[in-house]
Amino acid sequence: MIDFHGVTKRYGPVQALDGIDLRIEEAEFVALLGPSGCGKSTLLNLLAGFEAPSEGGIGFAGAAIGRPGPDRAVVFQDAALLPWLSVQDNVTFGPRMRGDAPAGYAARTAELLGLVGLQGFEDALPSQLSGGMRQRVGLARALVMQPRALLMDEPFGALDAQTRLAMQQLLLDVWQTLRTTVLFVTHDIDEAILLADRVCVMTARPGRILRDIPIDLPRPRSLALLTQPGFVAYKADIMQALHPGR
Ligand SMILES: Nc1ncnc2c1ncn2[C@@H]1O[C@H](COP(=O)(O)OP(=O)(O)OP(=O)(O)O)[C@@H](O)[C@H]1O
Repeated sequence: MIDFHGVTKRYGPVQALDGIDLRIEEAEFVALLGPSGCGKSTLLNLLAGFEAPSEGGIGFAGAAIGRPGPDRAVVFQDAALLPWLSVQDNVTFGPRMRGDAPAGYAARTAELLGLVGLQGFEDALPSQLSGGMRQRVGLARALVMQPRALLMDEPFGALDAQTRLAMQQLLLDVWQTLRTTVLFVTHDIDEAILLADRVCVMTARPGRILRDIPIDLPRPRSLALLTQPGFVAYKADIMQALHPGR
């Protein structure tokens, strides 16, 4: 589904990525973990089509990545909702701009708003919502486009610890239902292990894939996993990879 081959990215003298080879299968959930500035967002932005690699290429569903497209929806740390539009209108903004007939997205919108726990908040404005609720609108807005892949760049990074846990559980539940292919950027080890089928650990800049670790923990998953021995063993392994000798 996703195929990075020999991808290098330079910004002038700054080399962000170095020789990235990464394949992601359809319906796989892959977390990208690494130190600040190692090129995680750059890698995601290349897949989104916001930028082009300096060397190498990226395949998506059998074709080379060109410009951004609705097949790859992006969720950022800031939900960036349109403040004058209701929850419902924010979520349906994409289909409406594309010229879809309401009959084509009405049922899907209602289902997604239910899935992210926003039933009853359809008419609320973003200013009336908590940070977690705004991110849930952002998630529904991305999913309503029925993307083939969901690209998430530290989507819960600005939330308080309790809300973050609640959002992780919500994403686990949503993913269990929809099984969309996900590339999830984070620097939170727990979050990566809890959510992903594979955790790709990157080196410091220029970013390379240091380890590609399959997370063989059963699904459906819940926050209870965070304290289980199997989970803690993965955490120890990843901490060692990120901070050798410490
Ligand atoms: N548009 C740009 N122009 C110049 N340099 C850039 C640009 N985008 C990223 N960089 C540089 O490339 C490197 C990788 O940045 P990137 O944001 O991808 O890292 P990251 O791993 O996502 O970091 P963080 O975890 O702090 O968000 C950094 O040194 C950054 O300063």
